[in-house]
Amino acid sequence: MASGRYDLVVLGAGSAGIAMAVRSARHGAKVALLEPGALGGTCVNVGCVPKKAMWFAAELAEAQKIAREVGFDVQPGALRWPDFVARRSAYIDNIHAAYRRRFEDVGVELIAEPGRFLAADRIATPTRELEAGRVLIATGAKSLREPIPGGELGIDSDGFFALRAAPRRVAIVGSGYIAVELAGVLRALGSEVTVVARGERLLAAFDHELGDALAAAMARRGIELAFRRKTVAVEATGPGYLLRFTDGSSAGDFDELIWATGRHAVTAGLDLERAGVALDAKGFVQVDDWQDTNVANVHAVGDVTGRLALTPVAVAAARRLADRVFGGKPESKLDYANVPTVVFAHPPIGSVGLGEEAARAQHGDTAVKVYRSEFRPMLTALARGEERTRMKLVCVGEDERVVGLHMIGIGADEILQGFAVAVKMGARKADFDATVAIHPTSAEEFVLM
Ligand SMILES: Cc1cc2nc3c(=O)[nH]c(=O)nc-3n(C[C@H](O)[C@H](O)[C@H](O)COP(=O)(O)OP(=O)(O)OC[C@H]3O[C@@H](n4cnc5c(N)ncnc54)[C@H](O)[C@@H]3O)c2cc1C
Ligand SMILES: NC(=O)c1ccc[n+]([C@@H]2O[C@H](COP(=O)([O-])OP(=O)(O)OC[C@H]3O[C@@H](n4cnc5c(N)ncnc54)[C@H](O)[C@@H]3O)[C@@H](O)[C@H]2O)c1
Repeated sequence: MASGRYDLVVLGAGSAGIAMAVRSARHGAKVALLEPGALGGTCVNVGCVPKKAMWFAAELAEAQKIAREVGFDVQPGALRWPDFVARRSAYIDNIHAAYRRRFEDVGVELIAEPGRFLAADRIATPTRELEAGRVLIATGAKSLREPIPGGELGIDSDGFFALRAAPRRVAIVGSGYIAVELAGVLRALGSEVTVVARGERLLAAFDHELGDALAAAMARRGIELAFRRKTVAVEATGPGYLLRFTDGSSAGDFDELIWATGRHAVTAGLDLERAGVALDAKGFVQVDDWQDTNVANVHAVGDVTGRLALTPVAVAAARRLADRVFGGKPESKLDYANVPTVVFAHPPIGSVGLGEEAARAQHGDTAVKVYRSEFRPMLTALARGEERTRMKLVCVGEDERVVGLHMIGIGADEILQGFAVAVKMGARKADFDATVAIHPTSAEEFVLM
């Protein structure tokens, strides 16, 4: 059996693993990167990237209707789904090739095999044994399904990316990011969509006005929303599915079923107990603020840790860890506060900082002041559409520090990033007021409230 000694062995070449491997190699570390699957992990292959491609397709489907409404002589056409998937795949293939070039450039050794612990400083693959100065666990997460009768039926987001046509009628169970994003895409591309939520609102972890406004927008697009419906069983009914709920009701005639009910850490088969690495109550690898596990020189970053499951978070945390352990920056670590996020729903949502409810709970009612703006964006008005954009600033204290900034509406996905800089810098409402607007845009409303 081949062997080797490395300063760093990385388990998983997803967003976290690649960032850590490349940055560490740049600092001069000898790095082995283990990945049995496709380079780039979830984000590149079955997450952000193919999802954004499908979101663009859905946007274009909606844009065709708007174009017709405002006077273009066009007949909205259906997507040639297999052709579009071929383009999507070609885009992803280019990313894989770019990664391979980068590994060669910086000297990361890629081993296309899974790794498991023999000890805290020894990793085995099916063909090798590696000695490791440090180990990074970056094995990510997979979708979670309820252990209910029929829970194994249907597909998850991975299965969504294997589709080659819009299902005629689809049920999506869940109410978080993935549920609302896939619902929007499939509806725009022609499916009849029902979202089955066990709670009373969408995106419950966000400022509540966002989830409520999104529910109205989805309903306007013809998406059926079933709230307070906990699925207790699924039955295969010929070619379709029937869902049974706790309240005794049921819904059927779905020819596809998508589970979007959260994700669990990928730790099975890692033999973590051989290294003594501790998990938290939900099965995620426990890390401190420095991405250190309870075992010296074993670190974990990304979805496997159960912290904010976003690609830029995984990348930023991994780079800072590499700078700390190999780059001579002992204070380097990620500040998880005020991370901006976009939900690629239709319309999109952008959000950074605290929602109003969270701000009131944290700072007390009297300290919180909320500014709002609500309007019909110009293109929507031209097309005689009804949809309104909503924006919200959540401010705290006498000096009205902006602790939360939220938007649902056209352009939210691209507008948020710049404002996130302001929030991260601790901007006050007065700083927004002092900034001259860009007209005519939607974004200007943030400085005119
Ligand atoms: C449908 C969907 C859409 C998303 N959209 C967005 C978005 O728009 N924006 C955003 O910021 N985030 C998005 N995310 C979240 C984002 O994809 C994740 O946060 C990110 O991919 C996490 O990266 P990671 O490196 O922690 O894990 P992963 O990317 O999952 O990588 C883990 C890797 O480890 C490998 N592995 C597993 N076991 C072993 C082993 N024993 N040895 C070696 N390797 C192993 C796996 O094969 C995998 O490649 C989305 C997620 C999903 C599911
Ligand atoms: N645009 C983006 O950045 C983006 C997109 C997709 C995913 N992601 C990341 O991936 C993570 C995973 O996405 P997700 O949508 O799976 O998780 P999520 O945590 O956003 O949502 C899970 C949802 O499932 C619901 N749920 C859980 N168990 C259920 C059950 N038994 N029945 C019905 N509903 C149930 C929860 O109430 C919650 O609404 C996200 O938290 C996010 O960090 C990000």
